[in-house]
Amino acid sequence: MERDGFLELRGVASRYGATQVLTDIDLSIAKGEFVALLGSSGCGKTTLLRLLAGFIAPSAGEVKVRHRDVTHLPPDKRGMALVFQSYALWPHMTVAQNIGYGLKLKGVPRSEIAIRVAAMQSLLGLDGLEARKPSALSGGQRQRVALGRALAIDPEILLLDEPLSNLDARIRLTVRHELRALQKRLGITAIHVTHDREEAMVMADRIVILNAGKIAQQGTPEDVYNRPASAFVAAFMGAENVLFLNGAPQGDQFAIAAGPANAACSVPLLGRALAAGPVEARFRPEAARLFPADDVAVIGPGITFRGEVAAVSYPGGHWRHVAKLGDHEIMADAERAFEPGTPVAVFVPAEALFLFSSPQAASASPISRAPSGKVHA
Ligand SMILES: Nc1ncnc2c1ncn2[C@@H]1O[C@H](COP(=O)(O)OP(=O)(O)OP(=O)(O)O)[C@@H](O)[C@H]1O
Repeated sequence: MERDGFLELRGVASRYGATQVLTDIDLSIAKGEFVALLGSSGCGKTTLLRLLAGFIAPSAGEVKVRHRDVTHLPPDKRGMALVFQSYALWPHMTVAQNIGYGLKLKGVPRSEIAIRVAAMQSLLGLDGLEARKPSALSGGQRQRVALGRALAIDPEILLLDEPLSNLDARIRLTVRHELRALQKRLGITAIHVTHDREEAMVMADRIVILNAGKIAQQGTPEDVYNRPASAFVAAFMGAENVLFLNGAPQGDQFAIAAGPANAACSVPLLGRALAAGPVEARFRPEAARLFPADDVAVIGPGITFRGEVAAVSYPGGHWRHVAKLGDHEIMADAERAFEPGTPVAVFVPAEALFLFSSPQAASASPISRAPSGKVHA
């Protein structure tokens, strides 16, 4: 795999009129890599994809493929194919005509189109459907026709704009794996826009998380899930429980001060740049362990909060509890149900406790207070 220099974006910015949509996008994508662009609605994912495809020009920066500047090349000269969320199939054309459409535009001879279309149909499991119109296909089949049309022109780079979002949940799971397997088999470079975290996690080699038009973090699925670089990324990756604590670095540890719901404790710093003072602490409900208040099992480093169950529900597989810790509510899962009102301890292991020094932490009301400004280790 060419590690870098295959598809490069340098200092890319984009705006619609006075609205800045993308700022300072630097990305280097290797040949054969599957990159997911992940972010919430309106963060600029589609704009970035359209810019790569050549449908819009950046207001600053450059796009290069194999060191060649393609920033101002038209879409059909970039060796890229785009698959839309809506599939954008021609309703009056058959499956075969839709798949062959791009080849026909390129002036490829009919006999060659027929061979290529047949190859795409069998690659995508569409044999026998060539004479059907899109209206006589299932959502999953339509999606595959759209993919076939994109792949038929033999692009070096496949751009996918939420192509699975119109599929029902079960088919989506299958198509995710089919698409990923196909991309690997063809060795094609893919950039996949999605707002679905799990989809990005299971499909991509690398996830690029966008927040308000900027790259918030990029890394392997494991990196962004287990080592979020900011409170935003932690929250976006499911660490929705938030508490504000006080503490200070001490050697290779971060000493957390005692507060109304927790005793003083220490967690490894793990190279994190944390300043003394308030920190935003985030963790996932499934990472926390709930115990009866008088029967806490502390397994390794971490923090234990004391509180009481406010509500319990069963989403499947485990019981989800809302626990009240002082003035704050968090969610924590357990294998058994604790009745509302039960005093409980919530243990969060150190590796699942994401800490950030942030302006919000400084202005929020902390659950953990150093009584005399002093931090207890
Ligand atoms: N043609 C346009 N003119 C003006 N503003 C636009 C235009 N297209 C998009 N925008 C704005 O640019 C921002 C980014 O839009 P974009 O479609 O890239 O977001 P997105 O992350 O793909 O969102 P979604 O997940 O909802 O599709 C949004 O605030 C949107 O309203």
